[in-house]
Amino acid sequence: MIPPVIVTHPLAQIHLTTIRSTDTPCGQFRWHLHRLAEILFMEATRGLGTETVRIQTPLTETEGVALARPIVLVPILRAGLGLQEAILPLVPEATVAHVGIARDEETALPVPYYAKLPAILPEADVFLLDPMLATGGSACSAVTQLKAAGATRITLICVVSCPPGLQAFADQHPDVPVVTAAVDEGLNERCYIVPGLGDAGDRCFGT
Ligand SMILES: O=P(O)(O)OC[C@H]1O[C@H](OP(=O)(O)OP(=O)(O)O)[C@H](O)[C@@H]1O
Ligand SMILES: O=c1cc[nH]c(=O)[nH]1
Ligand SMILES: [Mg+2]
Repeated sequence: MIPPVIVTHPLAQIHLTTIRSTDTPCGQFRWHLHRLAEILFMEATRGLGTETVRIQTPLTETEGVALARPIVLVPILRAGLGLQEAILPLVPEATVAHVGIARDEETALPVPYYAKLPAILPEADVFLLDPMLATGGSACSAVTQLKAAGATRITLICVVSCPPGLQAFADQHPDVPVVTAAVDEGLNERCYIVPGLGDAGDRCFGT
């Protein structure tokens, strides 16, 4: 299994601590989740392909860099929207594709219910966004959909992961790197991450 990239930057860990706490209300949860998403995205894009471009400054001509490929952000609805809202301003020209997946509350199996994928997936750098990698079922299902639509360069960004989710994801998609702020202990009997942060969608959107 390719080990996940664990973002240990102190600011990332401080934001993570805040969103884990039950003392953090919805508005604050969202604000700190957004700051953490920015840091995770900076790490996930460290090796992003660029190309040299020539530009004219007010003083002279010089070389700069531009993206080599288009970027596609793919939030898994609904909790992934909490990451996308923060990341899109960093790459305002990115395309946003939506994948809707909800876990069945009884079985914890992923139930896909929506997908709107752009034609540029094959040539794009694709970032799949979801705060939680629990059993890994939702992320696996999303990546399977993205690959079927032609995506070849996919990175998963998740805030909290755990060993069973990482293992299941690596088993199905060993070519997809994972960037995360934490690898937690494991899952409880309802397949929630422990210690985790609870239901990310509910905490982010106040439901
Ligand atoms: O790794 P898994 O076991 O699949 O669990 C993780 C998934 O569960 C949560 O979504 P949820 O089904 O609660 O949907 P929501 O975002 O609409 O709340 C979370 O946002 C992930 O998508
Ligand atoms: O811990 C978990 C597991 C699945 N989904 C969540 O939002 N949290
Ligand atoms: Mg949820």
